[in-house]
Amino acid sequence: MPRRFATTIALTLCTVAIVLPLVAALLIARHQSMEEAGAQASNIASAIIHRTEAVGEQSAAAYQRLTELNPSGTCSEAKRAQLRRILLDYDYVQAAGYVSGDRITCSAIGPQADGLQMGPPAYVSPKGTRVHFGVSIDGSRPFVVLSGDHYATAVHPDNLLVETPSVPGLAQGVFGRSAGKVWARDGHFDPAWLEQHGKAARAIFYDGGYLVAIQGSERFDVGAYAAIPRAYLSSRLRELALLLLPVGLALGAALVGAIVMFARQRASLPALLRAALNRQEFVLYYQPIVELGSNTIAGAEALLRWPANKQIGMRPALFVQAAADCGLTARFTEYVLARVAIDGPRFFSRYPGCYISVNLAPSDLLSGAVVEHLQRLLTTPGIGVHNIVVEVTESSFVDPASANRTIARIHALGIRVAIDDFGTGFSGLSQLTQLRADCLKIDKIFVDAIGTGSVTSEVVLHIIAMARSLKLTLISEGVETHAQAEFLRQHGVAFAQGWLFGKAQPLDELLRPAGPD
Ligand SMILES: Nc1nc2c(ncn2[C@@H]2O[C@@H]3COP(=O)(O)O[C@H]4[C@@H](O)[C@H](n5cnc6c(=O)[nH]c(N)nc65)O[C@@H]4COP(=O)(O)O[C@H]3[C@H]2O)c(=O)[nH]1
Repeated sequence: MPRRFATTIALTLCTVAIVLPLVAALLIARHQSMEEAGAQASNIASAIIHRTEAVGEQSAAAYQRLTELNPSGTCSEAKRAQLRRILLDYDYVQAAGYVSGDRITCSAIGPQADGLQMGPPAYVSPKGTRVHFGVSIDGSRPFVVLSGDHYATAVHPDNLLVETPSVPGLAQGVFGRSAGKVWARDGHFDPAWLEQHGKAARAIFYDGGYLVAIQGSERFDVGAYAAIPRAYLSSRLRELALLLLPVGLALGAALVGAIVMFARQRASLPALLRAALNRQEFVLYYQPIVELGSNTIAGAEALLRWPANKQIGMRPALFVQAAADCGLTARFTEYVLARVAIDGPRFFSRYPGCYISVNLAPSDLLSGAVVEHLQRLLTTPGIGVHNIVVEVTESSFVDPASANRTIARIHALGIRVAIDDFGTGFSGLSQLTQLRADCLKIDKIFVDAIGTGSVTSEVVLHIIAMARSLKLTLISEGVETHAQAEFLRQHGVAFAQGWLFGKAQPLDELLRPAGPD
């Protein structure tokens, strides 16, 4: 990867790593503040409804007591004393009196000279209770009066509301649900709240700079609203953001640290790989390849491992690619073949007639230098031409002429060539006919699809048919289940490797005699 491109990617990732946690912190703070405010508004609306129901119950009880009195006669002191006694029992009922027509003629406070005008009721309940608003009994505060044919009780609207010092600017109110009229309110009110949500049993919505919760009573035809102003929401958002932003910043800093560390390691990767090669830190693991018919080992694929590479933890595909990116492939291939020269004689004395397959990179086929290293490998006592297979990927054939030239030289040594990862690159099946290979390895993605009924699962049958017509030996990769192995066996695939038979392992493990199952 070019240096400038890598730097751009690292810088972009750092920006994202800083911005993303901060944005996430702000979004979480916003969500949290809305959730909290919604719960708070709902609780307040519920508290108002509880209070209103308590007031309603007391009014009804006081009214019931009034009906036990005789409404006829003058407004005597004895009558007023009876009214006062009743009021003493009910905290939320402020006045009680006798009614004639639309007037209160006698109340606990005193005789109403020519009767106190209640005005027309704003609302009449289904049971016939009339509700009058703004009635001034003692010449001061307007009351809500509930009247029947002979009696009336009065409560002050403030009794219906609750004290909420913890939410500055809170607006609250009680309203008749059928009539849509507000009985008592404090602070801002928008009639649209009731028009749109007044009949709902519960609602929470944001409107006109307020987060509004509506709660209906299950016992009376009333509802309550509590509206929390935007200013309060913003201050809570600020508080939460101040708590969460440092966490976001810390997370962002940690991510940037990790990216910088990773980028540094990547930047120094060529030097690291060279040093590791010089120190011979790379080892070969061997993954068994079995003959499906007899279930016996037919060979093993040599796969590079870098055990000392704990701090970067790079997988083989990555460091092999990194080595290719910094032009170290030829040295790696030479290294692998030198290792096979050491391991091979032990392997073949344990598994005579078997083979070791070695991965070649595309550039190996282009340069052709690998042919000399293979030639040298064949001079090792105990290693014959039939003991070595080289695996080349289809991406090696971007320049088919050069690739085929090198393959022809490898063939001339007597070494077989297998095409690896077939079907994962860009070449079509037709191109396969032009490659002079002996074996074809079916990639794991096609093996994974076996038995899934997917479109890919069909491809494996085409690959098998085509390989057969081209007389290529088939080796299946990535076999993990008995069902896959059985399917491949039934369709004539001769060889397979995969975790079902064994993972890539150190040579010593592969040479260890098999214990009892
Ligand atoms: N999930 C699963 N995986 C399975 C199973 N059976 C095998 N594998 C893994 O599949 C990969 C097969 O190797 P590859 O296709 O040649 O792909 C290789 C090859 O392209 C490259 N590589 C490894 N060693 C060398 C080498 O010495 N030279 C070159 N040029 N490339 C190498 O690195 C790639 C990855 O190697 P590994 O990580 O060793 O991963 C190996 C192997 O461990 C299975 O049943 N399930």
